[in-house]
Amino acid sequence: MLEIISGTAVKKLDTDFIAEKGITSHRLMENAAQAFCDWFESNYHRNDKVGIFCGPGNNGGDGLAIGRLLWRKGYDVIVFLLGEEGKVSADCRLNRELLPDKLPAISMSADDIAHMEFDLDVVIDAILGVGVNRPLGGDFLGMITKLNALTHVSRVAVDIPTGVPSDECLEGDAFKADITVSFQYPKFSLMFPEHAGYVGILHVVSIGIGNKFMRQFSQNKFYLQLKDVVSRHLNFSRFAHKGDFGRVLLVGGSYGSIGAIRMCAEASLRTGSGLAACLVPTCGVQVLQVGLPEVQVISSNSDRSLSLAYPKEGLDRYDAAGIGPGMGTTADAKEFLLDFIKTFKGPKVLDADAINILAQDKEMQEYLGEEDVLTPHVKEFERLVGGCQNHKQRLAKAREYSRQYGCVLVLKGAHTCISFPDGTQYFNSSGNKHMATGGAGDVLTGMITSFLGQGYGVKNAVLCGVYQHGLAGEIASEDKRRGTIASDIIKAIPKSYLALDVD
Ligand SMILES: NC(=O)C1=CN([C@@H]2O[C@H](COP(=O)(O)OP(=O)(O)OC[C@H]3O[C@@H](n4cnc5c(N)ncnc54)[C@H](OP(=O)(O)O)[C@@H]3O)[C@@H](O)[C@H]2O)[C@@H](O)CC1
Ligand SMILES: Nc1ncnc2c1ncn2[C@@H]1O[C@H](COP(=O)(O)OP(=O)(O)O)[C@@H](O)[C@H]1O
Ligand SMILES: [K+]
Repeated sequence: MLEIISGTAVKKLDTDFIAEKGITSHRLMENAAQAFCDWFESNYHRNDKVGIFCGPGNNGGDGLAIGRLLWRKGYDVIVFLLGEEGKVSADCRLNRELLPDKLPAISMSADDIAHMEFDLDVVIDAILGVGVNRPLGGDFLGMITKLNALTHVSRVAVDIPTGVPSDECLEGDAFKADITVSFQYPKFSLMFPEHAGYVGILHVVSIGIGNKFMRQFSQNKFYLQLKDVVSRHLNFSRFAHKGDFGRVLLVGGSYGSIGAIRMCAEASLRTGSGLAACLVPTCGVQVLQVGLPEVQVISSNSDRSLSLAYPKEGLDRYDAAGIGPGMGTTADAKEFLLDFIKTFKGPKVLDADAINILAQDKEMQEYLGEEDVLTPHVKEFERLVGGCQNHKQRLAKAREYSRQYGCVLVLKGAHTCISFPDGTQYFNSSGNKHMATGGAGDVLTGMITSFLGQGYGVKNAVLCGVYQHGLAGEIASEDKRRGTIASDIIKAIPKSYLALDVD
């Protein structure tokens, strides 16, 4: 699995790798440039006018090597050189010398930056990479302000957008990329929602530094990709019966919010549960029986909200439970939740209003165990732990919460972060903005609960659930874009199994 290491470790990573492999730093830079160009070629036409803006450090060196390689491939390239002569790094200088004579290269003075007009289709930002150590000012700020204002261009950042620090939140301004192509591993800060407008779509390309090598720099942060989940799936035999695929109980709903628990249950079934039952207030019974004939429906014996009157016998039939979607936070629902989490002994996922109730009634957190999973979005999370200054602090608090309560914490968002009690954190790579639609979280709860019920064990259930949920979202939105709704994500779950090649 891909490690996410600190940007400040890159220099050491670089030197150690070069020493171990007996290659030059120039060779590694060439690998990086080649990896970028391979990606670039499959996305841009040869007649696109490409401007590459190269700073004085190794990020600039990458840009120069990229310029040379693209020019050789027949692209219409122009290179712009920035930065003080005295600061040009050795590999950057070597790549300046290797520029073909016929490739246009312009040294940008402060005056040029202020007045030059650009006629480009693609802007490649190789001004600064992970070496940025202070907010941008002067010429570099002038340059990125100008590049950010260009219209009708595609903006691509090399490794990280210029100005964005690799491990911290941005202060000031930075290059606003449509696409960021990051080398070897995504930089930590590319996971922060604060940087969404700067990073754009993230691609990670390998430059040949193996995972084994990266591990010595491990910070217990990982980037979760398709190849990491396939082998985590269980195989079921030709003779499997519905009990083998697990019985799950989905608990929630209240008057006006029965749809949430319905979506949750349907997602469990589509993920493969052998049997799904819903425990809902009486007002939801008929709705569910008619709307989703595959589920069994249990009434809580209370009309509009779950309450203590629910039937307690037979709960041990269920292999896992998902609790919270549409549940509400009435006094009845609170009493219910406390009783339910004391009574139900199996693994469980707590979502939505179950988390909101935990946040109000903190003692309940003591009942959380190592097989339990909390799936808050950012607001729900802050109700639990208090306000956070930025996402970096939020991620630190998520790690701490999981350690303290011994449960798994899934902090949902564009790069959902899964924290385990041992301190490891996994950042999801799948999914897209079209999943930002009401009910998408209920679908996730149903999917994780289903894997828990299928006997995946909590770690594999959560990693498989989070990744596959994003994958189903990508598939659902392929032909629907912003017209995607949560039910479409459920319908795409079967196809996500095809994409994973899981039986
Ligand atoms: N192992 C890998 O993964 C590989 C990494 N590779 C590449 O190397 C990149 C890192 O290169 P790097 O370390 O040379 O740093 P880089 O970002 O070019 O900047 C350094 C320069 O910026 C300056 N400076 C800093 N802040 C500033 C500011 N605000 N405003 C103005 N100036 C500022 C600083 O000078 P200072 O003023 O601090 O003395 C210095 O001159 C990495 O992102 C990737 O692209 C690949 O080649 C292959 C292998
Ligand atoms: N921009 C995005 N990129 C990837 N996934 C997203 C994005 N926006 C939302 N999601 C996913 O959609 C789900 C939304 O969940 P949530 O906020 O709980 O919605 P709801 O409460 O309406 O069910 C989460 O799993 C989240 O990770
Ligand atoms: K850059």
